[in-house]
Amino acid sequence: MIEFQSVTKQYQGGQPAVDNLTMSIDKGAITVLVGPSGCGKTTSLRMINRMVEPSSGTITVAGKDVSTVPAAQLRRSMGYVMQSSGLLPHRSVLDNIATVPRLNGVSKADARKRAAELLDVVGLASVLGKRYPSQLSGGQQQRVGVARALAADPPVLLMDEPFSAVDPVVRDELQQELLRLQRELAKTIVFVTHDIDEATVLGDKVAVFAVGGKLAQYAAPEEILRAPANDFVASFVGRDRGFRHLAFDVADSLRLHSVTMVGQTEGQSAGRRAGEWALVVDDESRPLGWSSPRDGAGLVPGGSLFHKGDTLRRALDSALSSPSGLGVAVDDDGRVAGVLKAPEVLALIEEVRRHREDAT
Ligand SMILES: Nc1ncnc2c1ncn2[C@@H]1O[C@H](COP(=O)(O)OP(=O)(O)OP(=O)(O)O)[C@@H](O)[C@H]1O
Repeated sequence: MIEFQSVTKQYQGGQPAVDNLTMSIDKGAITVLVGPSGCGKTTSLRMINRMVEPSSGTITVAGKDVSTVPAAQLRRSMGYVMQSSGLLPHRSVLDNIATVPRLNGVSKADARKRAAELLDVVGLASVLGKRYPSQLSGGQQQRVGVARALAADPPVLLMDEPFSAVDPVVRDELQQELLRLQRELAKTIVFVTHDIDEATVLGDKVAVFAVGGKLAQYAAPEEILRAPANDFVASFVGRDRGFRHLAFDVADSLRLHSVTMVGQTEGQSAGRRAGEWALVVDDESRPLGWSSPRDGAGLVPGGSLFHKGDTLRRALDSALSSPSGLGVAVDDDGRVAGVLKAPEVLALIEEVRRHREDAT
């Protein structure tokens, strides 16, 4: 869909920012460009819509050399989302989203109607449409930025560190929201980040850039974590890469155990064995926290929750982050389905590893 053929960019008087880049970006997939600061990710992204012109080489989109398309037209045909949402401060949220359709000649009424639909698509309440960007939170502004990029229904979305200015919880939400949107919209998305975790969560394929604008590895995220192409990639993906890799294996075959549950007011329930942690639940059996065997009355905050279909990484995290050492599994309604134990998660990890070894 998007092809870089021997593309080099050298800004005046500098080393190449992008050095002889050849890569092919798949249609309808998320391709993440990741690497340390200054390695040419943004420059590569911006050459796609001609915000930056290559010094040499060719970029084609759907077979067409972008240098033959007028820059303004090209930019309107691709959504662009950046780190600071880039919204126009003196225009309402709806008018910000309607900007590109208006430039493309869509009537004001139609553009606003579509903008209102898009607010819903990105998970924002319709009342926010009348506000100005400064009256929104950072996460809401980024959602508006995504809505604006989608407004002209472009086949290509370019996203430059769009979630890096928001806190980790909102960031996680925005990532999940983008994956959900992408399942429906199947755009060709090129996404820049310096965060390897974000890259592995979002990318169908990940391109790791090294300083000097060289492509160090281009592969599916599992492969980059499992088999880094060289020392640079290995050090960039970090010491936690074994742990991150667990995010690619589903933990459905784990056995869930029963656990003693107590209501919030019961504290030290009868029937609870001495020295045993008990899970404190609400009236609907949703977990609230743990009751310690030492001072049974207090509520100890719980760890992360494990849902059916979650990965080994989440399974292990739920057990390791739990004060009782027992990971809490919940069903689709958030009710306790049972608990899991770290040694059993580790045993399953080992089993998956052996299975993979046998298969290769
Ligand atoms: N307009 C410019 N003029 C001169 N040099 C530039 C310009 N833009 C970028 N560079 C240089 O090109 C190199 C690559 O920059 P680029 O912004 O593409 O990197 P990046 O990987 O996106 O970095 P970051 O993660 O810090 O945003 C850097 O050395 C940068 O200083």
